[in-house]
Amino acid sequence: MSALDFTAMMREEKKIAKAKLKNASRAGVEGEIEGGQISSEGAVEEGIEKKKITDTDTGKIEGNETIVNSIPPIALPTAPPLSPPSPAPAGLDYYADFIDEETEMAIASYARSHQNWNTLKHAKRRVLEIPKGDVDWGGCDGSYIETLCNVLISMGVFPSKLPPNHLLINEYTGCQGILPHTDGPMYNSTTATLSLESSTIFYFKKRLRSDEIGVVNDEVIGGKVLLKPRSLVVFAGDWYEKYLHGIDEEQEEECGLDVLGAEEGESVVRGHRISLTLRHKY
Ligand SMILES: O=C(O)CCC(=O)C(=O)O
Ligand SMILES: [Fe+2]
Repeated sequence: MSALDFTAMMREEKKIAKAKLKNASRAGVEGEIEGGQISSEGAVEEGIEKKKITDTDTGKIEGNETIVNSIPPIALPTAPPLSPPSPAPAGLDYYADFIDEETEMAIASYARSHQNWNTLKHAKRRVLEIPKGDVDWGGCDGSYIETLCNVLISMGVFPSKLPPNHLLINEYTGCQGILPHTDGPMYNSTTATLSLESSTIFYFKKRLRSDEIGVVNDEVIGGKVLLKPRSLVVFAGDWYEKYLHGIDEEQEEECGLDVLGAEEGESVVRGHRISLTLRHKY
């Protein structure tokens, strides 16, 4: 797979992008969480110039012309992903350093710029749901999200006929996690999650059939991935349908050999983490 189509286009705009991203980075650092609200300094100036891109290399972008703002420097990965070895099912892929630090700060700033975060009754983390909608990805420089979606389509993660049209942003502080769950049938069975700012360990557990409950050990972990800042994890197929996924409530964890993307013995200390999950909602 070639990175040429995207990177050549991105390089031309790199200088302008750097200036804009510097502003975004500054705003992101200043974006304080105060009184349960996230301040809105994080808004990044909207990328106005639009360019048409084609992907003759992969042929994955089809039909109507695909337009992306030329500012966000998100490129196709040049290295293959890490995946659990066979006999684990295919469909779980991990890309370390999927975006660079400037883009990370700009996307975190985009997330912080939204006012309508929700707290949950049953969990401490905060969530923000953004359907693609009429104003793409809620405005506030949603062009980063649009570019990310186009890259994911070019990678073949999402088919162009079922593109990502739903963004869920989770914000975790301290040891917060997420109980084992499945994302369910409301979405096509592919999930792509970008992690920002802090690391966490994401695990998969076999989903039990009703006749297995109480009979089969439901604690057996089917896979673990170290989600580092700026990484992308994609899971689909059996990983979506036959496994639950979750994040334990731990302040500090040590990685064993079984954690994809980690060195053995690597220690993971939780900090403030933002994750952006893209899916196709039916
Ligand atoms: O934060 C993450 O990495 C996972 C989030 C998740 O699984 C969800 O919101 O359904
Ligand atoms: Fe999930």
